[in-house]
Amino acid sequence: MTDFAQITLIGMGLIGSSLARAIRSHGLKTRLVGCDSNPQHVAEARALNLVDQITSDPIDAVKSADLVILATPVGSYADLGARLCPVMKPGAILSDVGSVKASVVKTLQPLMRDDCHLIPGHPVAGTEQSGPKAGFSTLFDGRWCILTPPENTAPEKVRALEKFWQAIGSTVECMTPDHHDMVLAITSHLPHLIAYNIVGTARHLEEVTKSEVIKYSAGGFRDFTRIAASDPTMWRDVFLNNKDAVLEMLGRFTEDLTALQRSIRYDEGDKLFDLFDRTRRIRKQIIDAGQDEDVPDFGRHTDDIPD
Ligand SMILES: NC(=O)c1ccc[n+]([C@@H]2O[C@H](COP(=O)([O-])OP(=O)(O)OC[C@H]3O[C@@H](n4cnc5c(N)ncnc54)[C@H](O)[C@@H]3O)[C@@H](O)[C@H]2O)c1
Ligand SMILES: O=C(O)C(=O)C[C@]1(C(=O)O)C=C[C@@H](O)C=C1
Repeated sequence: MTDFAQITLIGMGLIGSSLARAIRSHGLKTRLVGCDSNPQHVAEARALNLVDQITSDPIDAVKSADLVILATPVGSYADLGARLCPVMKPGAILSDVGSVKASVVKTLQPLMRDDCHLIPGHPVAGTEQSGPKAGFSTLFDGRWCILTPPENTAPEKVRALEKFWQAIGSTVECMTPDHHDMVLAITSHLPHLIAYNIVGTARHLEEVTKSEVIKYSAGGFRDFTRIAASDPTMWRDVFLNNKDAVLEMLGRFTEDLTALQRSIRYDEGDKLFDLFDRTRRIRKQIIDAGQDEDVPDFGRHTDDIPD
């Protein structure tokens, strides 16, 4: 069930194409329009038959839409907002899936017309892959979708968007954009920064020592290389649009890392053991709570996840 007669997805990459697949696979009755600025992605979305109409013209794509979802890198929002807001249908909702939220409100709110509704969103689900072929229909199953409606947003519009995300398998939570950005800075943005950094450091070591380093990597480092393979444009935009929270978390992280460095230097084995024991228990709690795809009975289907 959905309240939206037409949904338009701007950006048919990993998240946009997964949304299209999820809308179809959950049987939502809506006209689905897709838009992408990359002609190859338009061709792929058409070949995959992901939407009822695919176009490279965002104005044509949104003018009849009841719900517009931006699924492009957040650095593109200022330009898209300036072009789309004037032509949106009265009463329509403008939402998004961007990984940061305060800067999205700051960028889009001033462009909104009084008769349309801005309700930013963020599905906390993804992979390191990009493009229309990378999407899959079960991406949002059992995952959080965080909505950050500005104060005074019409409650029935928030409820309609909540129902949409629930209909494609997500659990919805509302919070302020600042709270979202602080939480995601430590749980998502910093892990990506660390992964980009450690893989870069290993590659540099290989160059300066003129020896093989990465060739001999096993599980731990390889897990970092998966994260460090994530889309460069998307992640550049995330870091530039969540500066304060990321720098705050990086400061805390650096302090804790320095404490660990000290424990190693002064043979403080008990301190090292206590931390590692605590973090092992955190991992167990996450798995027990069913928040991880390693859990077999969590209900996530992996059969349509591409290789
Ligand atoms: N990748 C993840 O794990 C993940 C998870 C949750 C949220 N997000 C957010 O979702 C958004 C999209 O990420 P993705 O992983 O789907 O990226 P992606 O690179 O797979 O897809 C982005 C698509 O947008 C298109 N595009 C770029 N600029 C455009 C423009 N101005 N007009 C029309 N199309 C344009 C690109 O051609 C591409 O097809 C980002 O804002 C990101 O922060 C990503
Ligand atoms: O699983 C991954 O590969 C992801 O990076 C997904 C992930 C995350 O950090 O958890 C990445 C960015 C998002 O905004 C949401 C989800």
